[in-house]
Amino acid sequence: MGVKNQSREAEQQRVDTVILEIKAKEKELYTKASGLKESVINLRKNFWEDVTVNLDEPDDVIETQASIKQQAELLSERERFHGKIGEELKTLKRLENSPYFGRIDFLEAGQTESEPIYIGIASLMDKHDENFLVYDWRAPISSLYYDFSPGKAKYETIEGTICGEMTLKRQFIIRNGLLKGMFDTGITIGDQLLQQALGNNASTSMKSIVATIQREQNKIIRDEKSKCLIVQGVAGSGKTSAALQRVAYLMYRYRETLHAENIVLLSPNPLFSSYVSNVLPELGEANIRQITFQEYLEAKMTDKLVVESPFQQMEYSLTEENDEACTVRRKSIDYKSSLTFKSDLDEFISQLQNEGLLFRNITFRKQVIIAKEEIRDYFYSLDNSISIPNKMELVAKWLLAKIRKTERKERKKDWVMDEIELLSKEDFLHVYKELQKQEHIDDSGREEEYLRRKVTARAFAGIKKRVKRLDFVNVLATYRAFFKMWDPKNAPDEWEKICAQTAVDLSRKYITWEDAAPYLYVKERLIGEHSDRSVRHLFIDEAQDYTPFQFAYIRHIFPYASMTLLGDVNQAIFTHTMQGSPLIPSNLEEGVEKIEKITLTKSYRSTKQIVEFTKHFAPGGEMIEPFNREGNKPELIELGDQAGIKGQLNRKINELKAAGHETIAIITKTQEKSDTIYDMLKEDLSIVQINEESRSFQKGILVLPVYLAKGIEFDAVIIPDASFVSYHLESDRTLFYTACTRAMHELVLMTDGNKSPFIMESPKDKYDVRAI
Ligand SMILES: Nc1ncnc2c1ncn2[C@@H]1O[C@H](COP(=O)(O)OP(=O)(O)OP(=O)(O)O)[C@@H](O)[C@H]1O
Repeated sequence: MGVKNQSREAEQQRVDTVILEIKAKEKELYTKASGLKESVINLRKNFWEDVTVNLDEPDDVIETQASIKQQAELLSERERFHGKIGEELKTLKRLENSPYFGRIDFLEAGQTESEPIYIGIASLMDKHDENFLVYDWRAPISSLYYDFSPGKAKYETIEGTICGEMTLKRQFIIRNGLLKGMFDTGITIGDQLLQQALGNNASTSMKSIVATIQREQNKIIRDEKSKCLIVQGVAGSGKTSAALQRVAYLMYRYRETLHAENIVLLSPNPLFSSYVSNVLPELGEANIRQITFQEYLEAKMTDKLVVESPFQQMEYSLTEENDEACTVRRKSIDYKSSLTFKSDLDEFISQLQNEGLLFRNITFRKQVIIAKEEIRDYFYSLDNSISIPNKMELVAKWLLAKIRKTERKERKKDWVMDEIELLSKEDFLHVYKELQKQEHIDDSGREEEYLRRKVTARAFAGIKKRVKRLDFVNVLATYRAFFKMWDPKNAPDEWEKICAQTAVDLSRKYITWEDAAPYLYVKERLIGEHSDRSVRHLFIDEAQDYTPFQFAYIRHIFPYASMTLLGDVNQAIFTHTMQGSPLIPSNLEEGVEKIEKITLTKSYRSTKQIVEFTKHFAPGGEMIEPFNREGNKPELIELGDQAGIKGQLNRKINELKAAGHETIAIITKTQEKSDTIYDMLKEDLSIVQINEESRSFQKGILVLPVYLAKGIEFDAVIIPDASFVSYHLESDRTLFYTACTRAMHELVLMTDGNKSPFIMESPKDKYDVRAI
């Protein structure tokens, strides 16, 4: 038997031993859990039996309360403990299938024997709880595995740096307790293992990458020092993967203080949210709050406003390229995306301290009871040194007092009697009981008085609630006034046209995407908003698609959160992001200490051939390095005209399917084009169309616009409109690049006689041409 086989056998034996240990632990936990379950059930059943209830004297009441509290605490403690055992069991189940994926032998300086360290998704101790059978991948010592190859190595602990020598680095593939593969690795973490991981078919949900995290990704994952970590990474470089493992790492590192609910991930679309939602549970961690920026803003728009989605904005600018309204809209988008707009708004808001704020009438039964002018005058009579939101609180107090006065007057009116007659039986019964308590049962005058009070209080409840919510401030009209009356310092070209366009939208309560964050910003500056202090860490994926204004707004609402921003300037697809480098708006850097920037240049998703083709039309593409995974060259199918496209699509899809590709995406520039393709193919193929509302997808043939494919990947990608007409403007470049880089194994481009100029930026030997 060779040395290799010997050690393989020894490793399998160790796997077996560890699994036996896991099973023993599981058994122990099952016994504990079933005892606990019974005790929880009994406690629930007999809750009241064990509580001494005596309400005779005040002291007895206090004692009873204490007894109930004690019983409830006991129950919840047991329930919590039961839940914890459930979690531990889940982790053990995962370990039972694959207890670890790596081993390093480390000889610590000053020691004589090297110690083997096995690394897996969670820690496991031996039965005496003395030695680690498996180390969690996030433990300090595990960083050796990701950061070093055999030779001198070191890692950081709270006590300081530990130096030594790594004498062995080994990787395992263990499935269902069987050692399927074992590699001793050199310079980087097992090219072989990574090759295998990347060569698989695309999945409909993202997978964790803990077994093959690369050194540069590990830096992102384990960064603890920076308040703001900015990652610029080329398409497929593992930004999203690193971000999710980073979440798991931070939750492990700060287990006592940082919980899933303190972390928010802003994702580019709902499809992406569900695509990545398996990673953390796979790592044994609870899922964090994942929300799109649009969903976040919509939740804050309490007024009945309709908000345009970023994709509607995108579709608009992609499909109406040449008309005048669109040109004005683009200028409007540019301005409203900028910090110049924010400083103009700030000036406008500070002027509102003196004049110009607009209010709403307060009406009751269709009568104005407090006129907006009266509210305005009261507001402006308040001391000018008080901030606008604080003044609003004072106005609300003043209004509530006035409303209560009106309420008292209203009680005597005839409409109240009419309403009393309409009261339900239950209402009467309730009043009767209340009066009984007050021992005024025979007093019919008191009864009417009580009923009148009740009816008016009910009628005024809504108004009071709205006043407390500061609804009397007309934020929409005030925001509109900026475009009607204000003369901003930095007004862009076509300002009047922009104003007219904005006024039309706002008057129909429609908030365009470019107005959404500015509108909420103004709203919060006027009526105040408690910043979201519960969020301690904010992750923003596809950060390049946020405008400088939106970033400033995010900083405003999460002033205390640390941030991790991940993006790729080459994939900046929104109209506003076409200008300059959008990933890191300079304002974000102001006032934020400890900024760290990391650049990822290696692309893991696509085959070498696809990366070699796409890098030529990515701005700054020379820095993109492919991972060494071989595949076919991208194929360019040149159709004489668009007539043959249906047949070619059918043929190509069948060919790709026959080659074993399970997820084949037809990625178009616009939703409009995606509709056309879907209609064309739906009779012949089982094809699924993805749109803005899609929340998940299954393997198969999909058709979708590029902006919905962000962050996602497919086995094969077909771009059916790779022609000049679709992609020729400079602003199309990033869209085209994003579409092409969704492919893992195969990329097919179809064009009419006139292909996109971006294709021609790639040398001819980087793709195969097939003329039809
Ligand atoms: N270290 C790694 N080990 C295994 N797979 C990896 C690793 N890094 C990246 N990948 C794989 O590469 C693909 C791309 O990763 P990911 O989606 O995180 O990249 P990205 O930079 O966010 O891409 P994009 O910006 O193009 O959306 C995924 O399939 C991911 O699993």
